[in-house]
Amino acid sequence: MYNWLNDLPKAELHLHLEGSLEPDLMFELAQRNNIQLPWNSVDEVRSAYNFNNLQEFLDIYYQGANVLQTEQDFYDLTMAYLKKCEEQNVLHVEPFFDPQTHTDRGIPFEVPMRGISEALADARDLMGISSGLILCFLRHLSEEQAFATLEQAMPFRDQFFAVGLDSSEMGHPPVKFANVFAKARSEGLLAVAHAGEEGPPEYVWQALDVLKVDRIDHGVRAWEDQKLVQRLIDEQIALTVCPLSNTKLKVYEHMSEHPILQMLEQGLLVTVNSDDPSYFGGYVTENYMALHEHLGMTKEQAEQLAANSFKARLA
Ligand SMILES: Nc1ncnc2[nH]cnc12
Ligand SMILES: [Zn+2]
Repeated sequence: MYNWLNDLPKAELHLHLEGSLEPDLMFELAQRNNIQLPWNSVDEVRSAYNFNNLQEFLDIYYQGANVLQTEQDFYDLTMAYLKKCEEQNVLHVEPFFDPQTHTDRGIPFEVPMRGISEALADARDLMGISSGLILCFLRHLSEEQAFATLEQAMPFRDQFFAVGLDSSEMGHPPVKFANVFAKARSEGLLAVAHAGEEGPPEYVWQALDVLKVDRIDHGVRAWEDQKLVQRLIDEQIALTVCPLSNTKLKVYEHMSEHPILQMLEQGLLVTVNSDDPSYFGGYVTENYMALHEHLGMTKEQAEQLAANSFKARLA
């Protein structure tokens, strides 16, 4: 089944480039840039990847991102992910990056922008992988800071097609970013937002009604609200679901509790994605494989999920 799933043509719509930083590359970049990491070995890093919730993961994820310093570092990070895509027959990607994670520690905005864009262009030319980049605002920071980020990004307007919203969800509802999303949309950008990962269904309603998003990232907690489920079905708004992430961050204690196949059967436009593959134990194929192993996903369901991933693309 693994090989069959791996060969299935797929698109990935929920992937944080900073979350694809494998421990090996983390150590290589730490050495290249003379940066002290709080871990002494690859094994030590891996054993730190035991999370009880989203915040525990984010604390480590932001520490890992400190090794990313130069345009070449961002190119290498992005290209390593794209090589994985090539291995797993992922033909289209819409990755996120978090500019504030880098600009707030003194890295000029153009450094990640240029390194990432160059890798995406090379993958398009050399591997035939199509893509569109999504610029995410960190929701634990202020809307004013998001506005400043959008302004810094505008000289690179042709290198990204949408804005997104990520980081700590609880206590940072979508409505906090109403104005900056309106501004982004007025510039012709599309919009997505993480909502209903740990946060309540209300945050999904807000992402739809206030931010006017074109797609919801995660959205699994929408399943608790049948009226919301019906709205998502009626409008065929896609959910970029990340099964291994949800179990690693204890949204569900075990994969056997994950509702993704029930959501699919009810008519929701759900897709399968890896979120932060180096931290959560697998890329796209491993996420599909987990659904087969723990939920009994059939080949027909896998084909439907893969078809959804192309139907839900925005770029
Ligand atoms: N799963 C996730 N949720 C929110 N913010 C993130 N940043 C990286 N991964 C994330
Ligand atoms: Zn995410």
